[in-house]
Amino acid sequence: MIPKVLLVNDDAASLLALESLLTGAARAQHYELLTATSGHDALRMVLTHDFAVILLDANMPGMDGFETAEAIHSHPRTSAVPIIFITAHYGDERHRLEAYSKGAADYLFTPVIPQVLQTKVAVFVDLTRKNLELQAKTRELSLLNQDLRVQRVQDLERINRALEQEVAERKVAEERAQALSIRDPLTNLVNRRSLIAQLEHAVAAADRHQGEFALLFLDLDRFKQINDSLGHEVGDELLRQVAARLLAAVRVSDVVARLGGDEFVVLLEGRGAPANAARVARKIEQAHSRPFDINGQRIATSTSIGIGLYPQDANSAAQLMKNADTAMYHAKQHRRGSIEFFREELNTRERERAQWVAELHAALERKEFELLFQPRAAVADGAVCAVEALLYWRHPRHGLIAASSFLPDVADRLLLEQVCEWMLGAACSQAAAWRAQPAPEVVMAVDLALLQIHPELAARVLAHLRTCKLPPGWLELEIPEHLLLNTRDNVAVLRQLKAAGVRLTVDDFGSAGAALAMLRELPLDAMKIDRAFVRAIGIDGGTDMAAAIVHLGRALGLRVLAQGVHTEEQLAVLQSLGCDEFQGELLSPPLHAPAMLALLRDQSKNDQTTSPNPNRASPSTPKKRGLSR
Ligand SMILES: Nc1nc2c(ncn2[C@@H]2O[C@H](COP(=O)(O)OP(=O)(O)OP(=O)(O)O)[C@@H](O)[C@H]2O)c(=O)[nH]1
Repeated sequence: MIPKVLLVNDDAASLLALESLLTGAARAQHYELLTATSGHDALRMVLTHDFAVILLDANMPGMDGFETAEAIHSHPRTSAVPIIFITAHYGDERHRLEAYSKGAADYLFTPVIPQVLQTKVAVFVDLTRKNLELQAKTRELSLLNQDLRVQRVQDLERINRALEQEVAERKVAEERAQALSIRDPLTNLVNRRSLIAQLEHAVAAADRHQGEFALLFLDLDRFKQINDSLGHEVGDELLRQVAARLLAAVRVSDVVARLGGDEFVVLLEGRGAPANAARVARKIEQAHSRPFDINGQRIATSTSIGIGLYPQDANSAAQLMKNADTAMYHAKQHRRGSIEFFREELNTRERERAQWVAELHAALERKEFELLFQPRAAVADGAVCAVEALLYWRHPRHGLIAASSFLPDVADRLLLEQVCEWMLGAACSQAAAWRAQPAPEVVMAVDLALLQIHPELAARVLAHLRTCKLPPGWLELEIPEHLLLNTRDNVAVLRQLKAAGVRLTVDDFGSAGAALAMLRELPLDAMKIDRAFVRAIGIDGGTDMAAAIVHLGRALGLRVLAQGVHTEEQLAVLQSLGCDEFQGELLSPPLHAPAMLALLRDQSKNDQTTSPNPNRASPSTPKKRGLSR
């Protein structure tokens, strides 16, 4: 903006003279020169222009210079405009004082000295220019400031939004982490970590108030089989339904947790918790007695339960968990689906078991296992027709131990499989060795009690037969009835074995309550009556039971075998019932291989001496019994 200077004079000649004095300077110093010919004219102009200085004639008609100056300075917009009075009244001090009192910046007398006039005007023009520059800079600065403020506000808002989002996300993450840290995602039950915290709290509370509480340790039975045969998703759904039944069986205040896999824990606090424990355990047992319905499939399972009490059974949360787990383990060993309270004696058994397992591993390496053989003979003529291979361990300190004394306690499946593999291989190679000798050929029976029936079983058995060059028809596998209960996947394995010519016998028949329809479906050759029924012959309806089982076997089209035959009376009854073969102390105890071979040869000789009459001696013929080792 160009600074402006106003010349006010009513006398046209004076106005022109002054104007001409300043025109050159105005051009040189870049300011605009405007003129007014009266006070009123001047007042109008100050309202529409900003002047760097006003040169005001003091002596004008109408409104003189002083009145004009007063009016200009009375308006807020122009109150600070510098005014230089120009007058002809030289030396009139009164005028000069009045002029200053009306706000004059200076006072000049006519005739004015051009340089003085130009210099004074130049000072005010310069001042105004500087002011204008300053104002422009101030405006610029304030705009800049405003921009900065806007920018800052926008930045702050953006940062704020980002922060708010982060806080919200963190909150969600924290809530999730919190939920995950205390809940099992599959069942939504309390998880192991949270259970341990609650358990420690329960211990502290019991210690403080001389209170007590109970912990139930649960493990589903044969859950792996359900997973393996029906799939992991069915297994997952079963775990969810088990969780729901557990919650329904306890009070809201009780804690139900899933430790992982198929293990659950129930924590019962409050008065009478120990007494409640057995009641709740039975309730849980009952809750599991109804089959589960998963996608229309009915699945039956049971749970083994161990109970630990605080402070009776332990002095810390960790010890209580361990002891309840030990009790559960023993419940499972005793009978799946049963309940066991912890006793200190169980820990002793646990230590012994761990010791056995360690020693068994070493026994495999040191080749301390042996097979003994127990003959099985036809009930009709006492002729040995099969030999059952029985596993023994020649223990460095305890001597010869039967498998039934050390294997049922072993939970290590891999170890069991290794032992059973050894047994199958040894039995097949012994059978092949006897076939190469001049001795009557007998079937080799191997008890599968310790093996799970798994998809590779057929391939493994057939591989052993091939290695030993033993025809499959000379091998008989005895499969305990309880292993046949879940045969969904196993039927194919059994059919493979049967198709290859291996004989299959259901062992311990009558001990596990297998459904008859299922037995009919399976490719079985024979049924071996559980020794408990043989033992009961002649006692309180025992003979009728044995008769029913023999008839059942017949009805199913199976050969019927009896084991554990100790007396002539038992054998006579079995013969009268039409049982096919028998085994037991009455015939012979288990023998080492050479003694067994001798027995077979002995029988062969007897057969030849009685030849050509093919009829064998009657089972009651004493010479067929009690063959020496
Ligand atoms: N479906 C499912 N299975 C699981 C899960 N976690 C672990 N398992 C399986 O649960 C099974 C646990 O089996 P175990 O308790 O060892 O064996 P079991 O068949 O129940 O045998 P017993 O306890 O001796 O009667 C294993 O096969 C695991 O793979 C899970 O979240 N979902």
